[in-house]
Amino acid sequence: MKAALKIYKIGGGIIDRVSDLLEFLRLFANVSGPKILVHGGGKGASEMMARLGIVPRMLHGRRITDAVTLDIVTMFYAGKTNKQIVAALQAVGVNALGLSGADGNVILATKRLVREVDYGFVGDLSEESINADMVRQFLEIGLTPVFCPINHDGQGQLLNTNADTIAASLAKALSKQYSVELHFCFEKHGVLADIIDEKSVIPTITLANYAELKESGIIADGMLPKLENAFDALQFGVEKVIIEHALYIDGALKTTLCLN
Ligand SMILES: Nc1ncnc2c1ncn2[C@@H]1O[C@H](COP(=O)(O)OP(=O)(O)O)[C@@H](O)[C@H]1O
Ligand SMILES: CC(=O)N[C@@H](CCC(=O)OP(=O)(O)O)C(=O)O
Repeated sequence: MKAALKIYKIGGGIIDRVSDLLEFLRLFANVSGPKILVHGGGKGASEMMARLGIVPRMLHGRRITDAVTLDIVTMFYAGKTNKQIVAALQAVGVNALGLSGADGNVILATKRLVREVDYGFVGDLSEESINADMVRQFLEIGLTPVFCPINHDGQGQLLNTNADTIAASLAKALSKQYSVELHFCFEKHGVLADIIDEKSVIPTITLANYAELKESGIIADGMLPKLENAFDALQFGVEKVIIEHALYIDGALKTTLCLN
């Protein structure tokens, strides 16, 4: 039987508010067994860019990352955010190890190349991108890896990658060795049937429901790539995918995804 592994992803809406972030990290510290944290921080990165007089540009849920933007997001994600999270986890007894994909060559990305747009320094991940053995070794010596959304291409170039994609790719790669639960945690209680009604959480979404929800416009913006990544993970062997509020990870309100 495979050992259990829990992977949690937190987004910019939670990271942005220090009290919320610390509360989530306290809950995460209480999660038993081997675990991994993946963080984004898109909201704070956009705010920092605006303070520096640079207009953030997003397309289909991804940031168009020119050279200046790459400098800013590297400082913000791999520097400030990752190190603050690691230090806060150490303070609550979790021996966290902060990682970008370049550290230990743990995630190797390839520059996103699509015909219609130049995304700049954005990295895509494939099945071969994750060094699952390296991650397993960290887990086996009792470390809790904390991934930021900065990877590398193996030629010295850093690349910015959507954090939901990193979480799903890690979950898929590690599901060969572990029974993986993947938790997408954000500032709502799950996928909502009505975006202005916080209580309208859809308890279960199947692949067929997902197509209908997309068609009807009930899910939009960042929720589209999140669900795409979530179903991709399920199709490639991840046991369970849950979308939930970062401050109520033990609560009853949540969305569980299933293939059928
Ligand atoms: N039906 C829906 N239910 C919940 N959130 C939705 C829905 N449709 C769109 N969204 C939007 O998706 C966002 C979450 O995606 P994203 O911003 O990428 O999250 P994260 O904070 O995890 O990076 C929510 O803040 C919300 O504005
Ligand atoms: C290429 C790309 O879009 N990278 C993301 C990485 C951060 C992220 O995914 O943050 P959230 O999880 O908070 O949205 C970005 O720069 O916004």
